[in-house]
Amino acid sequence: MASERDYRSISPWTAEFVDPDIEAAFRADIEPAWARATHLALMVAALVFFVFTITDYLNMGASGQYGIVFFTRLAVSLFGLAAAFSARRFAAQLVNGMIPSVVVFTALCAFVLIIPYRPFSPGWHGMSMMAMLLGVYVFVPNRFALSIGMGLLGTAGFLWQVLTHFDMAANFVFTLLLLMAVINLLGGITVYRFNKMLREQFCTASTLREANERLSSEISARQRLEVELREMALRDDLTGAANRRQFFDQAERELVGTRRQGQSVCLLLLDIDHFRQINDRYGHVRSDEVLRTLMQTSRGWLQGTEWLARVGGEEFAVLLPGVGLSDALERAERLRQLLEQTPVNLVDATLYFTVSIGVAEAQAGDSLGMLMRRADSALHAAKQAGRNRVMSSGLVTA
Ligand SMILES: Nc1nc2c(ncn2[C@@H]2O[C@H](COP(=O)(O)OP(=O)(O)OP(=O)(O)O)[C@@H](O)[C@H]2O)c(=O)[nH]1
Repeated sequence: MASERDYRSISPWTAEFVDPDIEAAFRADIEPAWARATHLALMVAALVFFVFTITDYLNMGASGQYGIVFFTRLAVSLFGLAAAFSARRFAAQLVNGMIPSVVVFTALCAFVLIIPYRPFSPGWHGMSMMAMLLGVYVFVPNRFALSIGMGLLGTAGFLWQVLTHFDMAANFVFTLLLLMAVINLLGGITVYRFNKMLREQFCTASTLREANERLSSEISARQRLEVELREMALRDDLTGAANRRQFFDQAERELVGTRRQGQSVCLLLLDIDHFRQINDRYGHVRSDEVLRTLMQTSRGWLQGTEWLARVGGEEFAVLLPGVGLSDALERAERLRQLLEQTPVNLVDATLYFTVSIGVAEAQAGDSLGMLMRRADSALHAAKQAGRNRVMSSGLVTA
């Protein structure tokens, strides 16, 4: 993407962008509106050019010469109409000035060539030529160099024709020359200013657009960062499990929602047995692998939308919505067995660990805190009973 300084580089000679890429971007930008406007302009021009067959007829009558003039005008008008209808299809040739220039050039040639056949005075021809020059500057509006080139070429052709076919006094020739020069000058200045203004507007719009794009990409980056930060605030770094904060936030809502639907809810509190000894033996850092292994293994055991949270150093919790106590005990037992059989692979050793699990079923009116307390006392009971087992109030399964 070009910088703001490049955008400002408009050639003083052509009133176009010095950088060809920016000029191309500008033309692409104006293309749709340009195609619509040129379609209309070329149609109007073709009809206007043809309408003058009426004045030709009134002045020439149905002569052979009129026939030449009529068919020349007809051919140019049809060509103009064809160009008008192809304008949208060939939009690129339209904005680079090719299509309007060819049409205008054809009309100018035809106009200059039929001068000898039209029985008007040089002054009358001069007026018509002024109208033609207006057309040049109106119909090739986005390329200053093309407009001025066409205008000067047409003027030269016109002067050559009138000087060849008419005998004019020097003062009349001088006046005609001056008029042609003035109209070319005015047309040229208008097109130059118009071209420059269009490109300056494009600069402003592009600068604004880029600033907007920068702003929206900054906003999206911030939003992404916010999401990441929120996630980080709710996740446990070590295991990737939900952390205590998220557990209390979400489990409370799930508990209320499930109970409102009249379904049972159970809570599992799971604690690694003798983790202090594991730490003492393998070191804190290597023992972290036990926590990760626990998380990975439990992931495969979770069902549906269930999720596991790390609620303490070596303590995890799972809420089981829609699950009654006996099913919860069965599932907890399955998890205990799974973890017991899962090796923890360290670089230089493999170890096994066990967990104790306390299970509690939510009673009517239970808050999450109350449910946690009951699960915790079941867990405590499991530890007291020798660890590596699942317990609920008064129930032991292993
Ligand atoms: N490696 C590691 N250890 C942790 C982490 N968080 C807590 N611990 C350790 O977990 C151990 C918990 O010890 P205790 O509460 O005495 O429990 P325990 O040794 O597992 O014994 P029981 O729970 O009674 O079976 C302590 O040694 C803590 O340092 C952790 O993130 N990583």
